Amino acid sequence: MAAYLSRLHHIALHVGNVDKTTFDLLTKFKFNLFAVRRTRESRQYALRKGSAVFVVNERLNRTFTLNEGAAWSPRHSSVTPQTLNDDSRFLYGVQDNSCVDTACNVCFEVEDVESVFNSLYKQGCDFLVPPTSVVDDNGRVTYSVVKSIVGNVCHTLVDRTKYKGEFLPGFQDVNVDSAVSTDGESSCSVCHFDHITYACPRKSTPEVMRWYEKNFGFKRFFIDRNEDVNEGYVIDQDGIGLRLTAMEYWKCSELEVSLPFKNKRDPDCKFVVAESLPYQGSNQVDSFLEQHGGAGIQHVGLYTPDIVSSVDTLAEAGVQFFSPPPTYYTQVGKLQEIEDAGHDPRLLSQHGILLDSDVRQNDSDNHLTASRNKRYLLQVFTRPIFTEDTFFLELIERRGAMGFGEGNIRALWRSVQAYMEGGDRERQALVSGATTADSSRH
Ligand SMILES: O=C(O)C(=O)Cc1ccc(O)cc1
Ligand SMILES: [Fe+2]
Repeated sequence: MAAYLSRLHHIALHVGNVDKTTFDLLTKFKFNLFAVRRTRESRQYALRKGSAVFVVNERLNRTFTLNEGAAWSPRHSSVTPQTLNDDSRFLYGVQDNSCVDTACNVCFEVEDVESVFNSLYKQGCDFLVPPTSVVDDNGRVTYSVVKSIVGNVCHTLVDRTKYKGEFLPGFQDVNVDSAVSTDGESSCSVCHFDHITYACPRKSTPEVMRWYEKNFGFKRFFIDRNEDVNEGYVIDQDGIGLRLTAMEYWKCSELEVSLPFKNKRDPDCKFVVAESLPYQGSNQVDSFLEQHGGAGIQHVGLYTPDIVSSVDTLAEAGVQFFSPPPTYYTQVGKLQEIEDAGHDPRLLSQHGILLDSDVRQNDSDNHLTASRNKRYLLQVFTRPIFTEDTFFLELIERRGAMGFGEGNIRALWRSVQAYMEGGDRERQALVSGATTADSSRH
């Protein structure tokens, strides 16, 4: 039986320099630091924007993981934060052994960790941490960590129903009055995680889909109406060779649905699985796999209700975005499409924002009455945020369109390609003191 997930709780990043990543999320991406855990050897910072929470963990300079060599039986253990061995463990996750910075844990809230653990264990899932309780003055949280089938990705399953604190025991709240936040709160509004995209090796998609379907009850959804049920959404044209397959999770918590910004039609969690097609030259998926050292989270989409002002704020703060190909805004019909959607093409192109309309089946079938309907989405992609060209963020504003625009996916592919090809030159320029600040703008 599939485990019941209440909601996506946070995404954990494991990085070599927690201060640098936290500083970037704080000052450039306008996240707010709200909870901290510092021990002799580990540091964990929780930052949020709307309900999107990142926990940044410093990758420890060691080669063992939490339970390496320690055979554990599926029995309940109980600890207080003070009794944890500072040297070896992160709370609510495990040390990631990747040598590179990585986003590697998608933490879900569940109502009963024990029973989820029991059913997933019976289904053959690998657990890295058995159900474990952590207690402080605000109550008790129980969690367990299951290894996913995707590369280094794990899922922490956490039960907070008996906990009254702000975040999780072991973390200290950063006082609201002195909360470390930066200006731009109102002009960069991110509400929640929209989707998580995995980069995976060729032919691994069906297995990944089956794993999430069987264990968590995720359901396939079609990115495009012409998508083949077995093949996924394939773009194999003009030098692009990409296979995308998407799945979503619908069992919303009442809390999330009651949030004013959350569209009731939004699923709680969406995963996109990306793989490259054979006979590709260098491309964004394979380059991720190479630099990351295997499959993993390639990017996370952050939902914003106002992409133009959000991007404006982030660009001003120093976030670099991928530049769409110069022909994107001049391609036949694009100008009209943008204007029909009520946007200013100059403003969008200035910021590198992509717009894709969702033309309804009936509209496109009936050429006489064909007209653009009002459903569209806007997307913009940041450059990789770690040292390696791996993980990046996306801002997405949905105006009724629930999938991903084909035109936008093509544009993203081309802009990453151009970045990869010009990357060395650009990095060289950076080293020699030149600035690339303008290259992210048009
Ligand atoms: O368009 C999006 O936001 C996606 O998430 C789809 C996607 C996934 C992987 C790629 O390398 C390119 C596009
Ligand atoms: Fe995306």
